[in-house]
Amino acid sequence: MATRVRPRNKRCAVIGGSGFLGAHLVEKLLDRGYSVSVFDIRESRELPGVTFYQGDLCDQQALLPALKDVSLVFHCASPAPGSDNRELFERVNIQGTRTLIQACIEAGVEKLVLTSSASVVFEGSDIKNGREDLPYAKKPIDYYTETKIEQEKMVLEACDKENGFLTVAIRPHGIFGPRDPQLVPILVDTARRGKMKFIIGDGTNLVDFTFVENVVHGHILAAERLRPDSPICGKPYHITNDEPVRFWDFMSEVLVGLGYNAPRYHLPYALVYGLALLLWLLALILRPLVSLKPTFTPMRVALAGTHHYYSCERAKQDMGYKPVVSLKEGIARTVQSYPHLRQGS
Ligand SMILES: NC(=O)C1=CN([C@@H]2O[C@H](COP(=O)(O)OP(=O)(O)OC[C@H]3O[C@@H](n4cnc5c(N)ncnc54)[C@H](O)[C@@H]3O)[C@@H](O)[C@H]2O)C=CC1
Ligand SMILES: CC(C)CCC[C@@H](C)[C@H]1CC[C@H]2C3=C(CC[C@]12C)[C@@]1(C)CCC(=O)C[C@@H]1CC3
Repeated sequence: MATRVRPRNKRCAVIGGSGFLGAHLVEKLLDRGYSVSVFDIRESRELPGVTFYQGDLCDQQALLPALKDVSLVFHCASPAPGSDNRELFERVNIQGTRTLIQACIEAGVEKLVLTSSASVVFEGSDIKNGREDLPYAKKPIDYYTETKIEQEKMVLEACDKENGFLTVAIRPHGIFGPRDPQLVPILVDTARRGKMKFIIGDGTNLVDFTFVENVVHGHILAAERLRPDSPICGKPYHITNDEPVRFWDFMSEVLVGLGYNAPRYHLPYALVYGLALLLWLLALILRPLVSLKPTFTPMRVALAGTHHYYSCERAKQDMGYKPVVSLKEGIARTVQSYPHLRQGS
C-alpha cells in the first residue's frame, strides 16, 4: 500500500512540544491534520503522527533534522519562569532563539510563531486593558521577563517578507488547564502548607487567566493567517480569555473546587512585597551556603496584588480570534483534571 505523503504545508515543528502548552498544541495540530515534529530537551509521551527529537535548542545541528521539510515552526520552549537562573534564561531564551531563527532560515522554514508573554510590558504596577502598543518593560521584574523581551524583539525583527520568512508573536497571560505544572500545583502546595490564608491587598485587582485551549487556538489562527499580505506579519498579539477576573476570586474558585478553604484575611500589599524582596535578597546572599526557595517571590506578590489584564481586540480584528472555552468552563475542567491534588487525597 502506498504511504500518503502529507503536503509540506501540513508539516510543522513544535519546539518545547513536551511542555504544558506545547503538548496541548501538538494534540490540536494532530486533530487538524498536521504531522508534527516535536523538539524538546525533555522526552514526551508518544503519539501517532508525531516524530520526537530530543535536544537542546541552542544546538543548531540538533535542531536541523527536526526542521527538515517543515514549513511552520512554533517556538514555545523556555526555562520555568519561577527559576532565578540568569545564565539559563539568557542561554535558552536569547541564544537559543537566535539559533532557532538561523536554523529555520537554513532549513527553508516559511513561518515562525513565537510564544511570547503579555508580561513583556509588566513592571510590577497596574496594567488595565493593556494594548500591544504599550512599551516593553524598562525595568523588567525578573530574568524571565527580561529575556522574553529580547526574544520577542528578535523574532519580530526577523520577519522578512522579501525572503519568504514570516514571523508573529503570541502573548498569552496566566495560562491554566489540565497538566499545568505550575499554577494549580503551586497553589495547592501553598494551601497544604497552611500559607493560603491571606489575600494580598484589598482583593479587587483584576487579572487575565487564560485557558490553555484558547492559547492553542490563538497560535493556530496566527499560523494559518500568517501570509505575506496579512497585517499580522512581524507583530505581537495578546491572547486571553477576554474575561478579566479578580485574582483572589480565581484562586478561591480553584481552591474551593479542590476542597480547600479560600483565603480570607487581608494583608497590605506594600508590607508583603517588602517582605518578599527581603527574603529574595536573603536567598541570594545565602545561596553559596543553602538553597532557599521562598513561595512568595516579589514577582508572585506583584502578580497577586496588582491589576494586569490585556485587550485582545487586535487579535479579534486581525485574525478573527474569539476564546473557544469560557473561564467558568476552563476552571471546571481544570479542577476535574487534578483528582490527586484534592484535599485529603
Ligand atoms: N505558563 C504560563 O502562564 C505562560 C507561559 N508563557 C510562555 O509559554 C511557553 C510555554 O510555557 P509552558 O508550557 O507553561 O512551560 P513548560 O515548562 O511546561 O514548557 C516549556 C518546554 O520547553 C522545554 N525546554 C526548556 N529548555 C529547553 C531547551 N534548552 N531546549 C529544548 N527545549 C527546552 C522544556 O523541556 C519544556 O518541555 C513559554 O515560552 C512561556 O514563556 C507565556 C505566558 C504565560
Ligand atoms: C502563592 C500564591 C500567591 C500564588 C500561586 C499562583 C502562582 C504560582 C501563579 C499566579 C499567577 C501566575 C502567573 C505565572 C506563573 C504562575 C503564577 C505566578 C506567569 C509568571 C507564568 C509566565 C508568564 O509569562 C506570566 C505568568 C503570569 C501569571
